[in-house]
Amino acid sequence: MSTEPEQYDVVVLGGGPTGENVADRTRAAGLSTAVVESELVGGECSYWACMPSKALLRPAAALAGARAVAGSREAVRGPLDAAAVLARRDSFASHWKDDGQVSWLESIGAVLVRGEGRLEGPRQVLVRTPDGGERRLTARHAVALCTGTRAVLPSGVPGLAEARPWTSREATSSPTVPARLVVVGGGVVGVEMAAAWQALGSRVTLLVRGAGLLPRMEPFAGELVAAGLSAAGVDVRFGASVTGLRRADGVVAVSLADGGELTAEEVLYATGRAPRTEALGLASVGLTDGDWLAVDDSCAVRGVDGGWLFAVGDVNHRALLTHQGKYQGRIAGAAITALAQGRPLETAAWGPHAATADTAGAPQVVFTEPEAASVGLTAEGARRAGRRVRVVDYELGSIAGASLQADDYRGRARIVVDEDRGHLVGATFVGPAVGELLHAATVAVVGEVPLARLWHAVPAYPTVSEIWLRLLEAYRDSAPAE
Ligand SMILES: Cc1cc2nc3c(=O)[nH]c(=O)nc-3n(C[C@H](O)[C@H](O)[C@H](O)COP(=O)(O)OP(=O)(O)OC[C@H]3O[C@@H](n4cnc5c(N)ncnc54)[C@H](O)[C@@H]3O)c2cc1C
Ligand SMILES: NC(=O)c1ccc[n+]([C@@H]2O[C@H](COP(=O)([O-])OP(=O)(O)OC[C@H]3O[C@@H](n4cnc5c(N)ncnc54)[C@H](O)[C@@H]3O)[C@@H](O)[C@H]2O)c1
Repeated sequence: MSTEPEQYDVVVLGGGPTGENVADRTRAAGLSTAVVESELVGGECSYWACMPSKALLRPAAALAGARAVAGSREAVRGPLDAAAVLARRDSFASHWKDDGQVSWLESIGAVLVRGEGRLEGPRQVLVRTPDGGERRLTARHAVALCTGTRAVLPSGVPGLAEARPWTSREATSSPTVPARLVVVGGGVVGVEMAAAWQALGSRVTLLVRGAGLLPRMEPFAGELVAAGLSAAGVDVRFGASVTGLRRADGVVAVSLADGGELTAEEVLYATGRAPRTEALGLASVGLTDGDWLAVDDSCAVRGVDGGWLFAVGDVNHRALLTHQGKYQGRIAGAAITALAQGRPLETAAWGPHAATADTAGAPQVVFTEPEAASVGLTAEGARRAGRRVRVVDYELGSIAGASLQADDYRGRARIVVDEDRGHLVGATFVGPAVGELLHAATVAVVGEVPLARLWHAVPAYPTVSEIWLRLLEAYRDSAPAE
């Protein structure tokens, strides 16, 4: 329980996927690095987000895949074995123990400091340890804030706190299947968790205040995912707002603005995220406690002099995705290393110290049935950014590989082509198992591969990837953008 400052080259606050990647890069460059973690090394993603949620969803996709093909359909004898799915989920969440990730941190030579860290002025970090003690850490070169986000509950909804709603944490870790589940919010967490729990046997109602799902994707993605959820038995309601909740006798009564009422064993609020910055000591370095941390492309925090403070991953609000946080971690780690070695940063677009892909080519897969996968800009986003684009759509079910994959394959693909630059700036695929199609599109967008060259990237027959050929043909035969 020492209060003597410990000196490190780099101090990382938050040992989620982002913080781990910063530490990996700074350790690889020989910089001494401490990682401060208040809960579990591995962060939200490993225990209450990506891994457990995908472990809940994968069996439903496997079952749907078997049911979609004559021959294997007849071999399906019943519903999912929920107990087996939950046990497999527990194993993917490492039973909420972080020994494996702690061993990895040790293997790269980083020092793990358990406790809650906060800034106490430039380069100074105070850690409150679980035993009630304090440790003071000083960073010679950089502090990286990688503290992620937490779920947000709306304010002013009567009875919400007393109803003890699920957030993403309970939705990904529940040991039992509620008989009925109301899900509030039509973003990614809402649709994925509605799909998972319906497949596990809950009767799910999804309440969406707007007119569509997945508002950050092309509109057809939300439409096809809504159709898939409805076909699976989810009661999807648009324009639906909750006016109050009441929990009694193990059941929550949910009152709706249209005068209706729903009852369910659990209610999940999937209504967005807030940064974990309210107790980070931001005011001690001239920033505002509780804010998202605005950064430049190398993830250096704006408004802080001296190039010592970085904010990486969800907490900077650039792209709330594990793979983008890890990418930023690699880039910020390289930037911290360059500065520590007295080298200038190379921050031009697509340079080694610029997280350009966050805005130009971040991929995302929504693991519902059908899946929705997108990269880069939507058609509307590209037009809003002032680009002259041509948009080409194609029905995935018309591809030979897709009809082999499922007897009644339904899905759609879209590419958004920048007419002045002659390459893709966005692509979206919706359909069963399209997530694995996405990386080709990411390479095309990030590599700015000219369409003329894409004609030479021949998709193997009969794979679903033949969609690429059909999209190119449809582009060739369509009218140029105005
Ligand atoms: C239900 C759900 C499913 C998701 N599924 C996917 C998916 O399939 N694919 C995908 O790419 N993304 C997914 N995401 C998003 C993904 O979880 C995040 O983008 C990712 O976890 C961000 O990583 P991070 O390291 O920035 O933050 P986090 O993972 O949140 O890690 C931050 C860490 O910092 C620690 N911490 C916080 N404050 C302090 C402090 N003061 N001192 C010390 N430690 C502190 C926390 O304990 C935590 O361990 C999902 C999110 C949710 C909610
Ligand atoms: N497969 C994946 O990649 C994956 C899975 C889950 C989460 N994530 C990431 O995690 C982040 C958080 O996801 P999320 O779904 O929690 O947030 P989100 O911001 O994507 O969606 C929240 C939704 O809730 C709605 N909402 C907000 N307040 C509301 C209210 N009071 N009543 C009703 N609806 C309300 C919003 O309109 C929005 O549609 C996302 O940015 C996403 O990228 C990714």
